[in-house]
Amino acid sequence: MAENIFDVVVIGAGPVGENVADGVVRGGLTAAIVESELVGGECSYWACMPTKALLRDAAALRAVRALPGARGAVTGELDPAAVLQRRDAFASRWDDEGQVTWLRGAGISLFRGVGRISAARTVEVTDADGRVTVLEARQAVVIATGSSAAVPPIHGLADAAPWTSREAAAATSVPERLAVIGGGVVGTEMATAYTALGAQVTMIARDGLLPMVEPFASDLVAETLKAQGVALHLLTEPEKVHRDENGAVRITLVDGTTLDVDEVLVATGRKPNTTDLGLEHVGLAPGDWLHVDDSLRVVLSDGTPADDGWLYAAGDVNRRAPLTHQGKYQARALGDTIVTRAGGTPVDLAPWGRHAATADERAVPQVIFSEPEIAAVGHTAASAEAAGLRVRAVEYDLGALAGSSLHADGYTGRAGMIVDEDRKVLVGFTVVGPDVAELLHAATVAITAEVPIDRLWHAVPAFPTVSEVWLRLLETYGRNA
Ligand SMILES: Cc1cc2nc3c(=O)[nH]c(=O)nc-3n(C[C@H](O)[C@H](O)[C@H](O)COP(=O)(O)OP(=O)(O)OC[C@H]3O[C@@H](n4cnc5c(N)ncnc54)[C@H](O)[C@@H]3O)c2cc1C
Ligand SMILES: NC(=O)c1ccc[n+]([C@@H]2O[C@H](COP(=O)([O-])OP(=O)(O)OC[C@H]3O[C@@H](n4cnc5c(N)ncnc54)[C@H](O)[C@@H]3O)[C@@H](O)[C@H]2O)c1
Repeated sequence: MAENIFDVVVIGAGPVGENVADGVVRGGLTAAIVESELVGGECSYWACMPTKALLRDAAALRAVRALPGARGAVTGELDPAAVLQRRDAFASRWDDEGQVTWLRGAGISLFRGVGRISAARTVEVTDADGRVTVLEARQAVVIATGSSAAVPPIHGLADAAPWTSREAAAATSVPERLAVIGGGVVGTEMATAYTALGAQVTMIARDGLLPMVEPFASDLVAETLKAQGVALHLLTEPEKVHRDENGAVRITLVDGTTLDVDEVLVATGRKPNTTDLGLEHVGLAPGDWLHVDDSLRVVLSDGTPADDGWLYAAGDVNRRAPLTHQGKYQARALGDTIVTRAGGTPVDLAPWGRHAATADERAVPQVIFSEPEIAAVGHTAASAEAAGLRVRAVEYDLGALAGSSLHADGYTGRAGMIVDEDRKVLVGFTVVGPDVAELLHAATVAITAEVPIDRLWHAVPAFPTVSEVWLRLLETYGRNA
């Protein structure tokens, strides 16, 4: 057993853990990071990067086919083998050498193995050969262990060797018939990708397609998936699943419908990677999501800090906003918090303060790379109402803009904004349509800066761009409203 003492020990080298460690080292502290699989985490190898690579070629092809002069220049069909090959490159061929080099350059010490809390400020790392290294943290231990696909207890499902998002992201061939259980972001993006790659896709979405976005956005994506030949089974769920000796899978839905497919992808949400982390040593239950206070310090169910406050959690594992960019935002705040507290200075946790991850509650941007894309930030009309805000929602037809009709023939899309009527500021924005992802940041800035609606009239969108939708939304809202 070797002993190592650092200011900070981070468990999990995904995008969030890497950024916390980098932040504290930049602030003059020492940091160790523990990783049991690949440095870079889920996002780099089995989530954001490879899945977006699976979607990109089809999106480019559709964009060209929407223009009569360009259409004729594209003579063939999508080449799935080439798409999978390019995907391999975007997953760094599941080799983390590049990220390990980055860690080294950043002055962070890497320990490979499974990290477990064994006592206060102490992490034991067990490597693949069973060797144990003990790490001690003078200032803080940070849990950034992320999440994994949750497989629901559907009869026969676990025995049918289903795909999770990992297998869908890293597949080496395209199944002829693919069933997707779950109509959330993973299910919708992977149904879009695999349809374009040539699979016959069936979706089973218990709570409808993309239930968390504005209905005008999810409806357009559902219509498009249907038009592309995806069979949608909404508001129902599987009762049982069986894979036979020839490898074929039969899914029986609760309404008695049977579906015969070659592979089944489970995309029904995530569970926290906290089962084997030694949480029992700090009074927490293994397998639970971690609750944190405003400084991302792990708290017990009564809201008091776990142990004497040396334990923090960031990223997917605290469930605040399980997205890479939002986890990295938490990581920047947390790195700064740990450095500031180590220096004996108070932290600024006021809303929008330097150390507060306020955007987690007010302005989480997300792009869903469906066909067409959905980009959203802040509240939907439904979530604003549930939060007790007095809001007004307005919508506008994106296809009616000069910019969008120039962008593609037959451009179909819609945008909506949610205005807090008491404060007269934007609290939500959603847009659906081809290539709308890059429209999102303007809305994120408007919401975080709490720009008064009156001032937004002075933010003039260039003509002829799709951003002109901002002006049309304001006109629909009314200048004297
Ligand atoms: C299919 C899919 C697509 C996605 N696409 C997007 C997208 O386009 N954009 C976006 O913003 N988000 C996307 N997400 C979400 C994104 O992947 C996560 O929010 C992000 O990876 C979270 O980062 P993290 O560092 O918290 O956790 P992770 O990336 O999960 O990293 C955690 C790391 O901790 C390690 N670890 C776990 N337990 C231990 C232990 N005991 N000891 C040592 N190491 C341990 C793991 O091996 C892993 O490397 C997607 C998710 C999925 C599933
Ligand atoms: N582009 C992106 O930003 C991106 C892409 C992929 C994933 N992610 C993130 O990854 C996380 C996980 O995504 P996800 O899609 O797995 O989870 P999710 O929670 O978004 O969706 C899961 C869906 O499965 C449905 N479901 C649950 N149990 C079911 C059952 N038994 N039968 C049928 N349907 C069932 C639920 O109704 C829900 O709509 C999310 O936080 C998401 O934001 C982000």
